[in-house]
Amino acid sequence: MRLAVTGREGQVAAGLIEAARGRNDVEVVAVGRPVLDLARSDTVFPALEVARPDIVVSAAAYTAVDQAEDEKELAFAINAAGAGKVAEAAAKLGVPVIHLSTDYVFDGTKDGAYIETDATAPLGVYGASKLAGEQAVAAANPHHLILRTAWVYSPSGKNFIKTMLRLAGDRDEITVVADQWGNPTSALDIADAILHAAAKLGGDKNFAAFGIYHFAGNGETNWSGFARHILDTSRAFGGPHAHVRDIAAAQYPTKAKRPPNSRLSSAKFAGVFAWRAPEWRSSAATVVARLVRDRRGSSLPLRGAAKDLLPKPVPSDTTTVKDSLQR
Ligand SMILES: NC(=O)C1=CN([C@@H]2O[C@H](COP(=O)(O)OP(=O)(O)OC[C@H]3O[C@@H](n4cnc5c(N)ncnc54)[C@H](OP(=O)(O)O)[C@@H]3O)[C@@H](O)[C@H]2O)C=CC1
Ligand SMILES: Cc1cn([C@H]2C[C@H](O)[C@@H](COP(=O)(O)OP(=O)(O)O[C@H]3O[C@@H](C)C(=O)[C@@H](O)[C@H]3O)O2)c(=O)[nH]c1=O
Ligand SMILES: [Mg+2]
Repeated sequence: MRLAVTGREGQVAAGLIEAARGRNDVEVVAVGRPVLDLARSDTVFPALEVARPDIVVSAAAYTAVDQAEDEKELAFAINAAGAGKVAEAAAKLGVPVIHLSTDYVFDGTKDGAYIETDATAPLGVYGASKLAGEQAVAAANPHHLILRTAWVYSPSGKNFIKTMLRLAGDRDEITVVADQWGNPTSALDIADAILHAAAKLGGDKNFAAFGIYHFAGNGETNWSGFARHILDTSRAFGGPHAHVRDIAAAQYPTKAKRPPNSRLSSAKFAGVFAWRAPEWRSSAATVVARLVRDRRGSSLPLRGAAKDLLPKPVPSDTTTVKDSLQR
């Protein structure tokens, strides 16, 4: 099975490439700028056609949440029109599209975790452009999975974990908002879920459960709790640490408003695909440990206490650490 993923260096694209490495049943081809430029719609079909995919993964997006407030037209060109073009190209090629979307399509006023049928009401341009993208994808290709995920981090790219490690390198205290709740999600876990869902789509010609799904890290926290876990893990691995002080979002003014609660229920995905994300703390610890080790040089052994924070390896060499977490 061959997957073509849009965006070359994105967190999810890089996660897919890593997840497919060493597997002979799946190949991932990343297609990005300048060959495929979502802001230049005429580039999309030719770039995907030459990749000859069995499934298209639409992961590229304009993801700068605050900057989007000043670049509304560009954000919509990429996230709405561009996403629609990707889905349309997949339809022309006769293949399904797996499109990534976001928790920021919600306004965060719900008490519990959001389910797929809950009303959307984005607070900012980024969320609005992603919502328009969902609609464009659904209109262009009936064979779509729209995966809404959240708070994505990975060993590469820009993300909250890397920001916290950088800030902790030059400060003793970091103030972080404690009144926005969500589900931190590893791009590597998203990649595993996509490969699993893609195998099901590819293997079941009668698959009919196309539509919107939520898929995010298991468990919930707020940005401050996420920061604290990141820095405690970092310290355990000999990396930078800082004290995290809780603040309210009102004390951290940003151009774009963020939802106070964008927790996603991943129950529908678990039911249809028999697949759940690992607990967020364990996936986040894995990524923090990798980043800290990369900074210090990978030859350094892990310290005893730090080893206990990581998911336990399983004895069989044919089973991965992540497999052990699925059980
Ligand atoms: N990051 C997050 O916290 C979350 C992300 N999502 C969604 O998940 C998906 C993947 O996100 P993530 O991997 O974090 O994204 P990243 O921000 O890590 O990467 C974005 C990718 O999009 C590509 N891209 C941007 N503009 C264009 C363009 N005009 N043409 C072609 N490619 C372009 C970038 O290309 P280049 O490599 O050339 O820079 C990059 O590869 C996105 O759809 C995002 O909206 C959902 C929830 C949370
Ligand atoms: C850096 C920093 C951020 N914050 C706050 C600001 C904000 O409310 C929250 C998160 O900030 P960030 O800008 O890192 O995250 P943000 O860009 O809002 O992340 C979002 O990205 C898009 C692409 C998505 O789809 C979302 O799911 C979500 O992951 O943390 C602090 O309180 N202190 C800090 O030092
Ligand atoms: Mg950001």
